[in-house]
Amino acid sequence: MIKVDLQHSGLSITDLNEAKVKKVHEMIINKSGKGNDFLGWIEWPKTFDKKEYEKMKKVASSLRNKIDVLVTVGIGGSYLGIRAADEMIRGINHSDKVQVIYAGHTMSSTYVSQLSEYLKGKKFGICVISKSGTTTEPGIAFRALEKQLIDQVGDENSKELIVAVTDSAKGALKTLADNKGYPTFVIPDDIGGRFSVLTPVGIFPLLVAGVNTDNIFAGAIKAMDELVKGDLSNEAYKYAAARNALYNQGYKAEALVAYELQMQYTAEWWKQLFGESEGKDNKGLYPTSMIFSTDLHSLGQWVQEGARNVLFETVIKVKEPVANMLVETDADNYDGLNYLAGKSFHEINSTAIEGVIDAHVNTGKMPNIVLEFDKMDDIQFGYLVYFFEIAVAMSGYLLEVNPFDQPGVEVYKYNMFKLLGKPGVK
Ligand SMILES: O=P(O)(O)OC[C@H]1O[C@](O)(CO)[C@@H](O)[C@@H]1O
Repeated sequence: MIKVDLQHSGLSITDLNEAKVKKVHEMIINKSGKGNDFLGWIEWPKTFDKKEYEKMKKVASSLRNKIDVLVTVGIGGSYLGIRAADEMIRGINHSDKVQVIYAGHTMSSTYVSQLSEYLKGKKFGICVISKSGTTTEPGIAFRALEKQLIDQVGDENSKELIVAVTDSAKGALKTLADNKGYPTFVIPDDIGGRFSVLTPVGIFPLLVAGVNTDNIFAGAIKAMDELVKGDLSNEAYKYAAARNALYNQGYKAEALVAYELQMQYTAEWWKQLFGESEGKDNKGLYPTSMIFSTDLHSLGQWVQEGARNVLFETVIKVKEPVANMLVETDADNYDGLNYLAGKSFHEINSTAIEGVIDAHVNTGKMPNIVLEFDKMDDIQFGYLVYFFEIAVAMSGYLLEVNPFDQPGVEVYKYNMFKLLGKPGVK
């Protein structure tokens, strides 16, 4: 479901440190490396609590019947994976009954008040997600939206329209939900935020959206079964080792490039996964992303002719479209495009990939790793989540950092609490 092609990367398999890959693999499976208390995601697709899953399905289906809009409130790992899955699987301009929209990822008063205006008179529900329960952004957004919902439907009805996903026992959100009688689902202790999309964090909202989450798990299980080998025949490790080799050659940044607009948030999710996992101890590739063709007409100039030996691209090539469309013949042909008549948009997009790789690699001297995906569906989504999670574990350990913490994020939080006068913070 994901094949790694290194022919445009300037690397050969002998440039990859297979001996170290083998050692790190042992560390991952024996859970003996740094941050090993956050490796719960490794077996999760097979071991998650099936009873809780059935309960989630029931609560989600009842909520789905009552609402037209689901607002998920969360940030980082409690936000990006949901949006990545929803946009990749259902598309952006879908006409499904339930629309998913997002809050808690911004403190812009303009955004929050415009969202609140939009929700006036709408049948909406809220899924509030926070592992810690103390993150300010989702906290203040939830406070505003919860009050709006209660004002719109009344105290009793609101209890059927609000669900919390949080820690099993501790934290402000757990206490709040229990006291107010909102159903709660659990984010396991041993799975960090950015690895949590296959837990209730992602699965509950996606069930409300009507996504086939059984298929997401099937995709993740397929990845688990295929990506177990402790050498470079493991495609996820091949990708990790290749990006590590380019980092060791002096490259500073990796751009994940997709030619599918619906994958914009897959790239955003990937940025958090790699950025928080590797950017520490003054090390790590800077993860960025581009969506082509959009960015071919903005950043494309820089990629072709800007500073060299800084950035490399990792290009996602989707083999099969979920839906296809043909360019039709036009009798007048004023636009001169009849030479494309009969070709599909996908064929033209795929030809662009070949042309762009040639331009960037051969003329622009920009290394490209190519990841071949089958298609943008639920199974592929589950597969890609597991693929990148196991890849970042390998990649982080190859870099000799702890891939499972994010101490740097706390610095801004502390400063903000101090400036805002949070009790107990000096
Ligand atoms: O779910 P929480 O605890 O609100 O945290 C949200 C995000 O904040 C972080 O802790 C730091 O960005 C992430 O790891 C996490 O995804």
